[in-house]
Amino acid sequence: MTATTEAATRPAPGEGVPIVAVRDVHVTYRSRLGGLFSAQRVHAVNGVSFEVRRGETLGIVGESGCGKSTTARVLTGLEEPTSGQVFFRGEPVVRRTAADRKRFGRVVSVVFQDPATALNARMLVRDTLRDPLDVHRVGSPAQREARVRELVAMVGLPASALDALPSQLSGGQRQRVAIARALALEPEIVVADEPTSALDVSVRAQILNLLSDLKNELGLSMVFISHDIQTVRYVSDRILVMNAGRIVEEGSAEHIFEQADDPYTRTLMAAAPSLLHPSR
Ligand SMILES: Nc1ncnc2c1ncn2[C@@H]1O[C@H](COP(=O)(O)OP(=O)(O)OP(=O)(O)O)[C@@H](O)[C@H]1O
Repeated sequence: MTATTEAATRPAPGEGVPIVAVRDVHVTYRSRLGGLFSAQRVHAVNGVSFEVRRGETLGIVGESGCGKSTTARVLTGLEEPTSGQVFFRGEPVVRRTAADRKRFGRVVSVVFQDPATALNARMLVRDTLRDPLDVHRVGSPAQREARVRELVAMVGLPASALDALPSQLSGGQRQRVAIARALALEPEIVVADEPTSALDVSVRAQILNLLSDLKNELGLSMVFISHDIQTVRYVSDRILVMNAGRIVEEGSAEHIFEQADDPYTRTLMAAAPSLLHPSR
């Protein structure tokens, strides 16, 4: 099949079989407030179901504490749901053993909020990018070195950055390294959890554009999580609005902004007046 015919038969973003489906997931924690022996439970995620489809950016938005990060951790396998299930291409994801988790970790990767804490301060960028390739024994040593160079170029950093420690880079450059690391194993889905919140306002748009460009170039799906509905609107094809552990609204970015039904969604939008009503 030629590249053109393949592109013609490939489903458009958001169409086709979901890559990952989350079904009726609940996560409860022992409350942090009641002390070590507290019997109080926090229902962080309360019956959440959604799908991530090929080539789309799915935005998850809601106020702090609504369960966004917990949902992301379930999606990436960092957290097991208390009940409910995650499916990969229709098959239940089993993550009982380290090998299961390693296999699923190649499919879904994650970019965290703060690259200063997400990157190992004592590792050179070269070693940070090489680490997942070594762990998964990808190619020969020469191929791994070539991949590391390719990754650093993909995120717009010079080759000289390979010999830097995180502390020698700016916040934006560090987040580029974290993105490169997330792409190292050619994942199908990148989960970006508040990826610009810890950055200077001046570099936020650059990082958002980089993520969107890479998603399009590599044919990835992205789950973009933020408390900021303007940022979510900027990058997302489809948006889930979360409140108190539940999804209260779901739809295209246009639908959410033009015909939101849920009062909570309207409240979130009212807190973003400059984008909604630029003339005000
Ligand atoms: N490990 C934990 N132990 C106890 N409670 C937790 C734990 N992790 C999260 N929670 C609680 O679960 C709820 C949801 O937290 P979560 O971090 O998923 O929300 P969030 O929307 O991502 O918020 P933020 O943007 O502030 O991280 C909150 O009430 C939080 O305090």
